[in-house]
Amino acid sequence: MKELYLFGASGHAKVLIEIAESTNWKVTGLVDDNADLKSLLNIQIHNKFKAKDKYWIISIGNNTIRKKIVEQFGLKEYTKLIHPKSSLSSSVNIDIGSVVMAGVSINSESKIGKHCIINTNASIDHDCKIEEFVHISPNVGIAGNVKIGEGTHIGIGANIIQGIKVGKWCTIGAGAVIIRDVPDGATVVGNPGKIIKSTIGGVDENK
Ligand SMILES: CC(=O)SCCNC(=O)CCNC(=O)[C@H](O)C(C)(C)COP(=O)(O)OP(=O)(O)OC[C@H]1O[C@@H](n2cnc3c(N)ncnc32)[C@H](O)[C@@H]1OP(=O)(O)O
Repeated sequence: MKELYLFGASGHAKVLIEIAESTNWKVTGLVDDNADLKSLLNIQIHNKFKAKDKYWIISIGNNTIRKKIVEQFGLKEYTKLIHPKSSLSSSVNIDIGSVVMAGVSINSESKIGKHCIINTNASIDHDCKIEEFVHISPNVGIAGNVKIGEGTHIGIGANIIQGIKVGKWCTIGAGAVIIRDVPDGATVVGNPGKIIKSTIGGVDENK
């Protein structure tokens, strides 16, 4: 059994611990910078880690924070976690640091970048390209040939039709239906999806 370290003792980490336990991993290190946190699912939480510790996943749901931790800590040995009850085509590529939850389907030649979360029951069809630090929430439906830019969060139950390009660091609201390309930094809600705000370069243009 291989030893896995998780950074971030969140609800998301609980799901990852259970995926690890149902595969070939044992979570031997759980790290969080909140000194008040003591344990999660009976695993002790530490506030420090040793540089030699190997095989990490950043177990934080927020895409921006996950990216900051990867940049700050430079933990090099990442792995990926794939729930045994997910269905992935043999031509799918999942990069390091990414996690795939129960019930997920990913079809032919789709690519998932580094440090992504593909959450419970999401469906990603053929030839999609999901860039790094993306979170695809539970029950999202993504048709063929869709591109999702770095850091974007697709909200729970959203659907995206075929061939769409969603930009970087966008937020797609829960239940939205995306039928047109989405520019970088946009927040889109509703059916059909409409832009309600935009943050380009970290500035919310609506404020
Ligand atoms: C395992 C897990 O837990 S995974 C986590 C899954 N989480 C999600 O999917 C969360 C997705 N988040 C959302 O849908 C949020 O509502 C967001 C990000 C789209 C918007 O949040 P905020 O920026 O706080 O916007 P706010 O709540 O102020 O709403 C702004 C307007 O958009 C509307 N709106 C917000 N979300 C939605 C939505 N999903 N669909 C339709 N309209 C919406 C609001 O009604 C409001 O309209 P109004 O101005 O006419 O009153």
